[in-house]
Amino acid sequence: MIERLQISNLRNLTQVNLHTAACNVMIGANGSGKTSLLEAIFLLSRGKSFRHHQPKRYIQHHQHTATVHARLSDGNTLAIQKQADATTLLRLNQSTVYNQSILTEQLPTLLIDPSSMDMLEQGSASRRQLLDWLVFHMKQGFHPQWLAYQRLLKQRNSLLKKSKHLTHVQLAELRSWDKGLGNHAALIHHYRQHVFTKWQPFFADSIAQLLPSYAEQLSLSYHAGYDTDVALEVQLGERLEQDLQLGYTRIGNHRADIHVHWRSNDALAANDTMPPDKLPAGSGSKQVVADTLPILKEQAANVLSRGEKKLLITALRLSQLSLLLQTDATTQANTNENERVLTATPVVLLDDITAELDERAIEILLSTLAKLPCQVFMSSLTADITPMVNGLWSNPMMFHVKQGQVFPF
Ligand SMILES: Nc1ncnc2c1ncn2[C@@H]1O[C@H](COP(=O)(O)OP(=O)(O)OP(=O)(O)O)[C@@H](O)[C@H]1O
Repeated sequence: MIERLQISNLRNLTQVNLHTAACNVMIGANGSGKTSLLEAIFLLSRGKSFRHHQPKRYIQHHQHTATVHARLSDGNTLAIQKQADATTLLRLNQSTVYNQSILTEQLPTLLIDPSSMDMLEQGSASRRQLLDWLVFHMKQGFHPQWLAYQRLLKQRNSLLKKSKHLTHVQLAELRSWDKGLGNHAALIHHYRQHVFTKWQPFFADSIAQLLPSYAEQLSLSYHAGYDTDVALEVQLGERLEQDLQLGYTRIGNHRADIHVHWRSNDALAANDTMPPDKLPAGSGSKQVVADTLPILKEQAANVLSRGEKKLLITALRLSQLSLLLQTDATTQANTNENERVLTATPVVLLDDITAELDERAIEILLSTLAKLPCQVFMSSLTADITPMVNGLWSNPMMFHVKQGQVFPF
């Protein structure tokens, strides 16, 4: 848990120095710096911002570096300094470290950002990251495999991009990379699938709480990014010509995805909710259709309303946290699945939830978080949320954020 947080020159936060508690509420007007404060914690944990990839966007104007420093309750200190050219300096207990994953492990950070609709609707990258966050924190062996896979993939893609016809030497090199990719792929898929299977019931629980009318109707599926019945190495060899034409590697773990599906409860229910223009052609009266209509299946994003999508995104994140925290440490230690035992307290960042979720959803979310051994930082435009927070946490800290300065409330 973060006990003390220091931020320098990150957006409008010139110098911030805070003592923090298990629950921290940042209250302030638009543009006061609330999200920047959450961004700082995320940056320390993940080495990147959730808003912009380029450091020059979040380093304070006219400054060369942005720094975030935290002292944790276990005595460890973590620091990150970002320069405008993206050079990163990382420190753990005054020693320089060269791997962001060391800080990530010390400070697991989960952003619950209901407005991030792109997670459901755009490319697969953010959904893959969602799954990989969980896999990273649950499987010790995942990250090294993933790094090695990324390295080989980068080499392969740069060769594919360079030339449409390979020399014998290049072909031999590519074959050896494909072998390596195949070995890493099998393990990465194994870790992802194992974690995914554990995640599903937690997701179902969160849906039952946050979107009860969709309980039993929403489900997750995992796609490996390639046909896992055949070794990736073999498939890469078979489709080399196509990859050469494309100039990149089309299949593999880097194309993995998770989908959220919606299905009708039964044909009759589906019939009742379907507008007439969506009924199958020639279906005649509703009764006739009820007998013949198949169970409907769709991507959830095509069915849910905007507000429901926010609840779904919240359920995805919350269920990950519940799984991570409720996985019994002894079970983990006793299994042979290369499990990582979570030693640090996860930090949950809630950005402007009062603007995004209705009161019932906020209450479910906060009461679930208050029962979990995690630390919470949340931002809000108004102090309306304070009675609920005071009822759920003992001694929460309220801060007033004003023009980049943070004061105890
Ligand atoms: N690189 C930068 N240097 C200095 N200030 C910046 C930089 N980038 C953004 N800002 C300013 O930082 C301020 C804080 O923004 P932030 O998004 O943290 O506010 P917020 O309190 O979360 O607002 P809202 O409630 O509207 O979401 C904004 O006024 C913005 O103009």
